[in-house]
Amino acid sequence: MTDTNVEAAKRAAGQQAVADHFDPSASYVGIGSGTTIVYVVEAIKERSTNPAIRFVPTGYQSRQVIINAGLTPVSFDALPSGILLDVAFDGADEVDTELNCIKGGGACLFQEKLVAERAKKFVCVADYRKRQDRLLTNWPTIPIEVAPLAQIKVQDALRVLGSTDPRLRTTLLEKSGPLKTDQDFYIIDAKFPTLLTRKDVKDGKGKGDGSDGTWEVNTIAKAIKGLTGVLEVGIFSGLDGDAAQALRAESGEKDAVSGGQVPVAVYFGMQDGSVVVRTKDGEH
Ligand SMILES: O=C[C@H](O)[C@H](O)[C@H](O)COP(=O)(O)O
Repeated sequence: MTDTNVEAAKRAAGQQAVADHFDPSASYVGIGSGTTIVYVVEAIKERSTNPAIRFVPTGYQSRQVIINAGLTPVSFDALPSGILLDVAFDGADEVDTELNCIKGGGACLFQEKLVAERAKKFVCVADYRKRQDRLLTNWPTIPIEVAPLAQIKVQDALRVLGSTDPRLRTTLLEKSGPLKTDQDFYIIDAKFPTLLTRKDVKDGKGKGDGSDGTWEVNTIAKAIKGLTGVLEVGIFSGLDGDAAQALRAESGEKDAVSGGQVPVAVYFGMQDGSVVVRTKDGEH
């Protein structure tokens, strides 16, 4: 499989996700980070001539993609209180059958989570390599954004939780030192065994609380997020879904369907040119 096929798969997924979820009369649209989101913006650009739409970026690269497409960015912290985004699109590094995602492969996760939770609908777009039954199947590590001062302390705590090799991410030119996020924080990539879904725990495949060496997605996300020094963890799961739903209820949104960090749909571009759509009801 060549890179050209992977790029074609990303483009096909982006086109279909936008056709299904982008409304040209929207007011606010969230735009995530990475290489796949570029195709989402391309598809939006093909459809929208509405200059009133404001696009909310999730970091520096995302903002550049919006500007380069001739669209208008608005910063997350400039959004009026109580306003929800009509939809947020983003990429993912891996997705499980319960639609939990790993994100942060490109060092963006904190702003992505803010934007996803603020959207009525969060939609993910990815290629076939990201389509798995469980997290940490093909993607090797959980990206975690930490305060530089707490780096070593957090690495130690991750080892206690069972991570075999929590590594500080460096720049491509390793001699330049640690990679810095948009918040000027560090990223630790923590290796853990493949994560269980909620269903796996119900089916007795493991306790999922770390006591037998197995972790369920939401449980490990909560454990890592609870470490002092951690800004955010690159697991998008049901963790804050209740809070997000409460925010939507407060704003009187009737059509709110997102579970917060968990996408309502994930579009996977496949090797044969087709697109598989995964929702909580299965795949089609
Ligand atoms: O840090 C980066 C973001 O979470 C990306 O959305 C994720 O890594 C997927 O990126 P790509 O579309 O390049 O595979």
